[in-house]
Amino acid sequence: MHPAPPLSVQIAPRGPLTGDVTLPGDKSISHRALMFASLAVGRSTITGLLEGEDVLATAAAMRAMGATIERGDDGTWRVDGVGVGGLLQPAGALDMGNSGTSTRLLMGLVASHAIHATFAGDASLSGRPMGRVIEPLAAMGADITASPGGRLPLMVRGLVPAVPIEYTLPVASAQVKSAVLLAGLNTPGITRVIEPVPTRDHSERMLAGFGARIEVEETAAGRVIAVHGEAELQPQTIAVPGDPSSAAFWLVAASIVPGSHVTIRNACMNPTRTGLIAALRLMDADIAETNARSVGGEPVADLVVRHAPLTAIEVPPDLAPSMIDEYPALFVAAAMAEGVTVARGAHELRVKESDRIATMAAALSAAGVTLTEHYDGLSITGSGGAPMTGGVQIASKLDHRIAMAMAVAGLVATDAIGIDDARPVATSYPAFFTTLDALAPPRD
Ligand SMILES: O=C(O)C1=C[C@@H](OP(=O)(O)O)[C@@H](O)[C@H](O)C1
Ligand SMILES: C=C(OP(=O)(O)O)C(=O)O
Repeated sequence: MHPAPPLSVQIAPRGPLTGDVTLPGDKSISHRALMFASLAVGRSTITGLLEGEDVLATAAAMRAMGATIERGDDGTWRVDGVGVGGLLQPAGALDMGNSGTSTRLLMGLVASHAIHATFAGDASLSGRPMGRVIEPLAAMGADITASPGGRLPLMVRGLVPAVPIEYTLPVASAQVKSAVLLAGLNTPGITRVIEPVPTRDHSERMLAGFGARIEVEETAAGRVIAVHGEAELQPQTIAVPGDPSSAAFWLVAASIVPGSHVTIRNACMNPTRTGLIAALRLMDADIAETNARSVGGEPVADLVVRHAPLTAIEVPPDLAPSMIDEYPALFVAAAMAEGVTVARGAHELRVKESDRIATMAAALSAAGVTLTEHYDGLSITGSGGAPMTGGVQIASKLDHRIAMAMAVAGLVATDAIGIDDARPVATSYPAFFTTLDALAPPRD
């Protein structure tokens, strides 16, 4: 266990970053491992689970709905599932904390079970749109009463049997896709989701691994994913690979701090997650992949990153779904590159833990960066390696990725950058500050 990230932090310039990083488990895969193991009949074991607050919220919710979930002293998690259709009525409201993934995927599960559940969360999560899952789940028969604007707190009353649907995603969202597929697990017949733009496919991969009948077909309309309902999931032994969204901070930090040379172990290299690596390489970053292998049905590699002068690019908008959580880190890289980086086509950033376009625009502007805010992204004039302005305080807005991205910015500022609230870092990367200190000890 790591010390809880502090309320406010000051990150002063330091470096270079050197050494090895062991990544925390992938957050998306960790949520799904707990959920699917809870729906299997029998005992699954999970190693490498991310023990961050978001994933612990999923574990608590699955326990509240009948699964037995325990962590062994060796860090192995054991899950005794209740079977598809076997979720029990939770006694109280489900506290989703800061986690959009927990909320949207679990709404899908509840929607096709004979239970009802109230979902509540923190101020950030309570501001995020849930209409995108309410609409398809209501079409499957769930009765959902939400707060104004389709927000939390909300109540889902499931229907048994639910009605299978064929649903074309109106937004590129793996959470919406997964919510419908998970509802489909306990729905008679075949539930189909059509995604015009591919998003992370961990649900599809892992459901197939658990023995669900799931078919994926590439068509002119996009990827069609069909799940056969009334599924029986077999317990599994799962090794969760490292989180590429957490690797993002070290990829950027090592690229921009002169003299850095970092090896990042065990990064999930699923092609639906590697957009940041592609974008950084277009910017002339020095990132090598070694030891490519497969872990838990996912491609994995070690990444070796060395400092390199970065060049501005127009970020290809079609990379957006495969790097959606990495934009805050990318914006910091862009601020240190030579020239104007244009990152558009990422309007989804406005509905994450914070409005990540506005929050990063405010934070980088405070650090002296010249930029233009667009409705769907930022244009950032890079310094060509000259330091950002330190001695400033930025607001993280309950958003872990803002706090971590601006901590990286502090490494290359004239003086410390202060972050008003770093506690949200515990949602996805509890060891972030410990790892930063190990890679680049603070100067006295
Ligand atoms: O399915 C998932 O695990 C996730 C999907 C993405 O959200 P959207 O589906 O809202 O794009 C991503 O931003 C989130 O961190 C995790
Ligand atoms: C958007 C994120 O997570 P979630 O939607 O699960 O809150 C994230 O981790 O950047």
